[in-house]
Amino acid sequence: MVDSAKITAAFATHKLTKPTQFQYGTAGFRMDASLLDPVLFAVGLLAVLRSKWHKGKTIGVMVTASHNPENDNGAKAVEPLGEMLVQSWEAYATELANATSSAAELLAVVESIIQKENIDWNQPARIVVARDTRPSGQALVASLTDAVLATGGEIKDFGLFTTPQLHYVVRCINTLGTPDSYGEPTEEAYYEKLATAFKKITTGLPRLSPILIDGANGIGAPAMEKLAKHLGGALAYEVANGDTVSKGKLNFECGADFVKIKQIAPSGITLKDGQRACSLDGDADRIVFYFFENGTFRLLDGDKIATLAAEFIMDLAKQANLLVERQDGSKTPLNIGLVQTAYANGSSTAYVKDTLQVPVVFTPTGVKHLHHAAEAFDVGVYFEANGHGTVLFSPAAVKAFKTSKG
Ligand SMILES: CC(=O)N[C@H]1[C@@H](OP(=O)(O)O)O[C@H](CO)[C@@H](O)[C@@H]1O
Repeated sequence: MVDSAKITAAFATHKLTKPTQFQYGTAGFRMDASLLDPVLFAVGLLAVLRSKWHKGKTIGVMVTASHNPENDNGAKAVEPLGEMLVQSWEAYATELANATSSAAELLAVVESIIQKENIDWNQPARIVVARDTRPSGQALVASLTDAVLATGGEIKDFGLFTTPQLHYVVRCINTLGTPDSYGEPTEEAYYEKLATAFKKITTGLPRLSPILIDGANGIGAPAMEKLAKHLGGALAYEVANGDTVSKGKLNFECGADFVKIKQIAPSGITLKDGQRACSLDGDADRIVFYFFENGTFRLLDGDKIATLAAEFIMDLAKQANLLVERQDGSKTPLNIGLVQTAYANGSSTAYVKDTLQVPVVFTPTGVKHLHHAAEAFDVGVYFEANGHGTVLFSPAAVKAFKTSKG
């Protein structure tokens, strides 16, 4: 049974004081940080309910407002395998946040979700949380923690993390000790996994001149310095805009969004012709590359990155002549697909479709939409033009890579 008295007591210091309408959107809740204390309490309850729904699997919460100004903050919930919260639960998040003017109202929403989703409250609830470098982050994590502890749930705070790191540890925790184990759920193991893969794919290739990395004065800058220790010199780089302490600097005239929108180099970076640079955003889940060519600014945005990734994988797959085992036991060639949004540059789409002969699928904006569509392929490359994206490999494709010779 829900311990209403305990939740009511914990909620007393987090009640909504200024009437506000909240909405869990594409990237979770996001707004001026001063309004978010009750919302984070609501997110704590949401995460507890979701974890119990998953029979005690660990749910992640990332406290960040990404590329937004420093005064904003936000929260997004992460499913057990590291995906975004399922869409059907976004409405519950909105409902809970909008019920924070009284404990009675909030508890009524909790009860209604328990009923609708047939949740067994006796299941354990396990939550992990992390935040970017915003000054408001710690207090918001405290609000979330109060909610989780009031329900008797467990919470582990990973402190300062990039968004990809939070997704990584959630997946690791939930797959630990299973055949799908993704790795150790620690920050060090994350760097080691990335560094090992990087060293493997760059072995034997010529060393390039240092790349300048614009850390957007956010968490990406210290994370890069930590990753470098594991890379052991495999990447020559220099971090710019790595000031996570001075007030007002986060994402200010720097970062991936600034560079993409303004089509100029960020402040804090002076580039010689031909020198390579890239920009992250406040939670380091976007990247865009750029350089000057005879004085002209050239941007390699998500569309270009996706094209290069699709071409690279297509080449390897052709050389290896890979066959993937299907559910009926038959074996057919690896199918690669690209997922884009309507903001994609049309010539990148045409090149991938016509020249690379890779099918292209379109979805609405938002990582969750692209991610979902990419899962339909053996190898699904997805990128938004603004620099969010990755490459997904299906279990059958991974099996084919592991078992083919050469
Ligand atoms: C995780 C997520 O879905 N992020 C969204 C969100 O980006 P952020 O970098 O998280 O602010 O807003 C973008 C613009 O609408 C959209 O392109 C993107 O997909």
